[in-house]
Amino acid sequence: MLINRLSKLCLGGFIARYAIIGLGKIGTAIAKSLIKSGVDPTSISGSVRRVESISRVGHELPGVFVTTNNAEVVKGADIVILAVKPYQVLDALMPIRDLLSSDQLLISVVAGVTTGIIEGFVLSKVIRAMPNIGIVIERGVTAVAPGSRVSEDDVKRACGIFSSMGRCVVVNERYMDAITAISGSGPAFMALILEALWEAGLLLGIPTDISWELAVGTLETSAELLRFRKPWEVVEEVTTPGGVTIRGIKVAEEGSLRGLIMRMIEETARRGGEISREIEAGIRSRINN
Ligand SMILES: NC(=O)C1=CN([C@@H]2O[C@H](COP(=O)(O)OP(=O)(O)OC[C@H]3O[C@@H](n4cnc5c(N)ncnc54)[C@H](O)[C@@H]3O)[C@@H](O)[C@H]2O)C=CC1
Ligand SMILES: O=C(O)[C@@H]1CCC=N1
Repeated sequence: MLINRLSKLCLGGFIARYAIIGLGKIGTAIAKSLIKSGVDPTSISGSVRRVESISRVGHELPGVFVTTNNAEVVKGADIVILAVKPYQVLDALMPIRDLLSSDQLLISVVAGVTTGIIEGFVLSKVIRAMPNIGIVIERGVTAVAPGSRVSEDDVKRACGIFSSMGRCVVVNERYMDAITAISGSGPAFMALILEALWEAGLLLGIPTDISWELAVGTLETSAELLRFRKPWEVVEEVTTPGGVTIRGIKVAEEGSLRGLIMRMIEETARRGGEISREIEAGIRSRINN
């Protein structure tokens, strides 16, 4: 098992060196997952924006080289993972654009930033990935979309990395904003729904911890069941004619619950498109100045 995992994370027989630009929430989660999957921490370097963050992040990732110097981080790396906020991409990449070579595979997990934007100012091969925070428990769901310079092997390599943290699917980049909304942002939406379920228990007088246990347990049960059954089959199995569940379903339909969820996803995805346009405008104004 361990050998299997290690081989997934090796590049053609040699151990890959990883650079993570932006050891924030998702960058740190990726570093931790790589280490859990068998990557030697000393083959990972990562950066943070502020000097004050180095010791905190270094403490969380023993053995990983942490710095604020992106040039040092990417030097000698086979795989560079870009994990800064969208509006930080230009500041992070511009100063090191000449250091990123065509041999390096740059995997960006940045929402809304296209491979085309990144390819526009670095020579590296670029893959856009959208993991979710589930990677911290090796149950992440990640979609990867190849840029124009990558080979099939590069895509396999990227998916191999994220498969060691959960599941990975390869997609066309045109779906990435929608995927970001569904699986990237999804854990936050599910958390909101779960919180509401728990609070409904409180409203009806169920003790706090019992309400929480039942709500979380129900989310887990439903997710497991829905892996093998269609949603309408589960609805039918649970809903007794003239019983209690149908009363709740009526309220959900009256409040357009499904329409609301679709609008949530649509709006979230639309923001991805806005971010692409904002970043492109930022690049144009930098080039013009
Ligand atoms: N948090 C999540 O669940 C997910 C986030 N993402 C994407 O990952 C990216 C990062 O998100 P978070 O980790 O949530 O944000 P975060 O704010 O926790 O992390 C960003 C990190 O980048 C560092 N940073 C900023 N500018 C830098 C620079 N010039 N050089 C080096 N480091 C720099 C900051 O110090 C910080 O540690 C975003 O683009 C987001 O769209 C993607 C999937 C899921
Ligand atoms: O909210 C965001 O922009 C990022 C992308 C997916 C999850 N968090």
